Amino acid sequence: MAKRFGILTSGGDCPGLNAVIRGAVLKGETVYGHEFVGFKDGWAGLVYGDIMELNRSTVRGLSHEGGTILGTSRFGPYTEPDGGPDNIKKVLKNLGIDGVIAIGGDGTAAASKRLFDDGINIVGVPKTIDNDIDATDYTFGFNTAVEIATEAIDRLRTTGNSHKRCMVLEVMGRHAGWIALHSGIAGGAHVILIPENPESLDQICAWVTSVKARGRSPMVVVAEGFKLPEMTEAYSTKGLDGFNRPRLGGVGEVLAPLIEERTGIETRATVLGHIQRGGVPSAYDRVLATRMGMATADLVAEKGWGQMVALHGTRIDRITFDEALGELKTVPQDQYQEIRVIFG
Ligand SMILES: Nc1ncnc2c1ncn2[C@@H]1O[C@H](COP(=O)(O)OP(=O)(O)OP(=O)(O)O)[C@@H](O)[C@H]1O
Ligand SMILES: O=P(O)(O)OC[C@H]1O[C@](O)(CO)[C@@H](O)[C@@H]1O
Ligand SMILES: [Mg+2]
Repeated sequence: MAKRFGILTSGGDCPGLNAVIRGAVLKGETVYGHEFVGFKDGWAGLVYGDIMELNRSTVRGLSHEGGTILGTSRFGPYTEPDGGPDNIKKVLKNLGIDGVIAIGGDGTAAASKRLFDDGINIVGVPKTIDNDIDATDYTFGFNTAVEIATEAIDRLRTTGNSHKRCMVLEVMGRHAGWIALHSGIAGGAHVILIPENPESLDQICAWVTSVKARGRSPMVVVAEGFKLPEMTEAYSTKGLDGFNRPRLGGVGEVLAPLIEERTGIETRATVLGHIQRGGVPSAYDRVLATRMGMATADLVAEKGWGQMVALHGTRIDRITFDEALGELKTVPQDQYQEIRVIFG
């Protein structure tokens, strides 16, 4: 009987998830004669056995589609009622599924590792627009998010210039400022503020004022996780997420009136939010995601349980869940200082 594998997407969605699903299914079917199903809505589909068939025809044309056809959630495989390895093993047995492919971020990898340690055949694919998983050089979704944020900077710049205003763009990035750093450099921002490096309001206003003094309209890019030195936590007013972590967002709207009050320069804030996660993946992300999906078909064929695929240089390698769960990949100080010298 053909081997059968189940794919799920968990955590925040990200452009490229569908391309991974397509890559895994096409290679698994074509090269190994494997069958695939999708678990719907993250770990929930696995816990409740809620599946959809995945085959050559259901994944047709998927590589350019944003989001995930499987749905995603922050449902926990352990914390929710009915969860846990014993129940999941029964579900897999009843559905005739030989192994699970979990596509997700660090939280999904942590949950996958626990399930693997509890005897479940599972492999992982790293994803996040934040690009903060250390064990892989890049995660798909990041490049698309940077393209979208860069376009937003380009657009804010023309309206900012026309009104001679200071424009503040807030991008995502909970613990890591990669999206802010890359889009800020690409868009020629005058100030880039990231979670890894607090900057005082005095310093921010000094940069903004010097830009204005030479007749330009200041462009500030700030990551949602940025903190002024006096802030103990990242700005959050939207309650907790499904895993009890504060939902971030809004620090740009806090900064804009402070900058305006301090400098006298009219200032507007834009929070880019989930626009960064929606829509079609860039060509780079489609290629990376497709390659990772295909490499995952090899991984399950070889019973590489407890491992994930990862990009190292141009190669798709394999790493263990433990390696994937090391330190978060934050922006190193030298990379930030490299660009900081030209702020203002
Ligand atoms: N240590 C853990 N043990 C068990 N379950 C976990 C663990 N960490 C996370 N999970 C579960 O996995 C889900 C997905 O993780 P999380 O919400 O952190 O997203 P992610 O996979 O890190 O993706 P992203 O951060 O990019 O949105 C969580 O909502 C939670 O239910
Ligand atoms: O979709 P949600 O639950 O609002 O999550 C937002 C978070 O997810 C991410 O987009 C990816 O981890 C973060 O940048 C952001 O803080
Ligand atoms: Mg995460």
